[in-house]
Amino acid sequence: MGEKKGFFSRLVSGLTKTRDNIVSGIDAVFGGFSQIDEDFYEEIEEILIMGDIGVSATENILESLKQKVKENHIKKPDECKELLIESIKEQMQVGETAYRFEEEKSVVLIVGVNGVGKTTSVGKLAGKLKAQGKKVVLAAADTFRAAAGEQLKEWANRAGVDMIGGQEGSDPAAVIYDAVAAAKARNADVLLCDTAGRLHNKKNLMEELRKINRILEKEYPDAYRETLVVLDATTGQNALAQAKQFAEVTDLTGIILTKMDGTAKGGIAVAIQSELQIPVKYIGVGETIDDLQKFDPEEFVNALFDRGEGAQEHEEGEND
Ligand SMILES: Nc1nc2c(ncn2[C@@H]2O[C@H](COP(=O)(O)OP(=O)(O)OP(=O)(O)O)[C@@H](O)[C@H]2O)c(=O)[nH]1
Repeated sequence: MGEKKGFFSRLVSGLTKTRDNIVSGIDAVFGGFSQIDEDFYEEIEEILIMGDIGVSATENILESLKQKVKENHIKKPDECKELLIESIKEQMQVGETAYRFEEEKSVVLIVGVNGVGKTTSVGKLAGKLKAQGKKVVLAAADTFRAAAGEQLKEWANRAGVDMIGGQEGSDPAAVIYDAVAAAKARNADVLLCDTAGRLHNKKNLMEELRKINRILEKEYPDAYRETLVVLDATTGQNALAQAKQFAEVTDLTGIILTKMDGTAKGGIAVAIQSELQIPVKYIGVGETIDDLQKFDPEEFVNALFDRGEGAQEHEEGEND
């Protein structure tokens, strides 16, 4: 319980900037209007869009809110806050988010452009899996940036896991090939691969990922596969655009949204789930291993609106 509380309060404090941005604005609107009219809805719309919830998700949220207000015969603005919270949660529904790679032998490919926090996230995830008692092998297959391999090596040491590759300029596909051999030889539970991140040459990126996927299919067919894209929440709508571009070149199974602590644009999590229908599986709310947390939309919206008690009752079982 204490641990859960710690988890939730870390999430709440990690989201301070977004909360200040969205929720205080919304509270001001709820307090400042005496009736529900078009101006009231427009103010809410503006706040949601400013909070990077995105035009399309915002439109859906408002539509749902208006419907609920009508159905429930609500007349006073402050009575529809709960309905707004419900409408935001609805927009984030993407079905149950599964973490199958924690349950069976698997390969997790991590993609994302440089600078978004990819290496850090791979390191944090390795640490989390290791702490669950899993045997983890890291593949340093983002061989483009000079210091990337060294940086990943530091994380591997910190997490106490093995790392394959890391030499600048080596062929990413060859690194994956070696890493699969190592994962098999060491009977690894999870092979975690830090892979390509260059979007400016989409054709090359696509080719590189295709090559990696072919090797995995051929050499490691019985491993469960997952591809997560790392996005930097501080870039707001750019993060959404990047996710769309990666989704065009590979089948994404989830998202890691980093630097949620450093941004007022955390609403991007709503936009991403709503528009892409790809689950955000983890969020980064700081720089330590514990600051990579599993993402639960319900809990996220509760944390945004300070619905602490409800969230603590919520079964999360995830402080690993
Ligand atoms: N506050 C905060 N900082 C983060 C988070 N995730 C990563 N960072 C920081 O962001 C910076 C960039 O992270 P990296 O992991 O080096 O970025 P990268 O995407 O791997 O970059 P490349 O190695 O060039 O691919 C580092 O200073 C990290 O500590 C987060 O969730 N919150």
